[in-house]
Amino acid sequence: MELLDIQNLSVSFDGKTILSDFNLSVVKGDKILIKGKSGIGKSTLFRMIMGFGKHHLGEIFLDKVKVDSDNIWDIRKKVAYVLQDTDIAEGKVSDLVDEVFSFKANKDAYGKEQLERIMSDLFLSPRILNKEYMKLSGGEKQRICLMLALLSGKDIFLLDEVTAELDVTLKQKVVEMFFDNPQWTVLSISHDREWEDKATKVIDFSGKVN
Ligand SMILES: Nc1ncnc2c1ncn2[C@@H]1O[C@H](COP(=O)(O)OP(=O)(O)OP(=O)(O)O)[C@@H](O)[C@H]1O
Repeated sequence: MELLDIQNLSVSFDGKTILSDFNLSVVKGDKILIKGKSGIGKSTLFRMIMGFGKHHLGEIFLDKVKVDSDNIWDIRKKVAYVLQDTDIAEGKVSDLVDEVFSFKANKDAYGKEQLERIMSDLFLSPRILNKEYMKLSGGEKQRICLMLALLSGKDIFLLDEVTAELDVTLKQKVVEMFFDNPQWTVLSISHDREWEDKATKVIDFSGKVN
């Protein structure tokens, strides 16, 4: 059954066509790499799925529900969207973690165990929880954003260049963390070959016909 269905999506900015009659069907559990040269429209696709675009043609369905301004908050609750721009929050890292847990029905010890496991997998020291998020390095912020997405309890992930700032070992680790769970549906925009090696489907925007 299709989880995400994009039908004839067209997007133009200032008279320039970015996406033209773009179609995509995503089934639950798919692991998709989206690649293609800079400025071709990869991030625009994600913004449209998350309902940030106003002037587009075509339709996007998530879980059979058409994405539109009336239900966009329900859509955003289902999808974990992680960006390369990580300057997303103020406060201590622990405050951000508490915020994620506050949205979850299940706040028991499993949450804490899961947090410890994810932090260790991402080579994050427990000390980082007491640090101010905005004072972290680019790679640390990136890993915290990934950790928050992994803790969110969501099972659909849109990942936009999330491994660009990480070393090769961490790139491989992150790909495994997102791609090895058969229940998760993951769309990842990246230039890193680690995603391509494990993806079930590769969409090359450079090869698309406009
Ligand atoms: N809101 C907007 N208004 C005008 N132009 C926009 C807007 N959003 C995106 N664009 C333009 O659309 C094009 C596609 O941008 P997009 O961010 O989707 O590219 P990309 O393929 O993700 O590139 P990169 O790999 O560099 O991140 C770019 O030329 C960009 O300047």
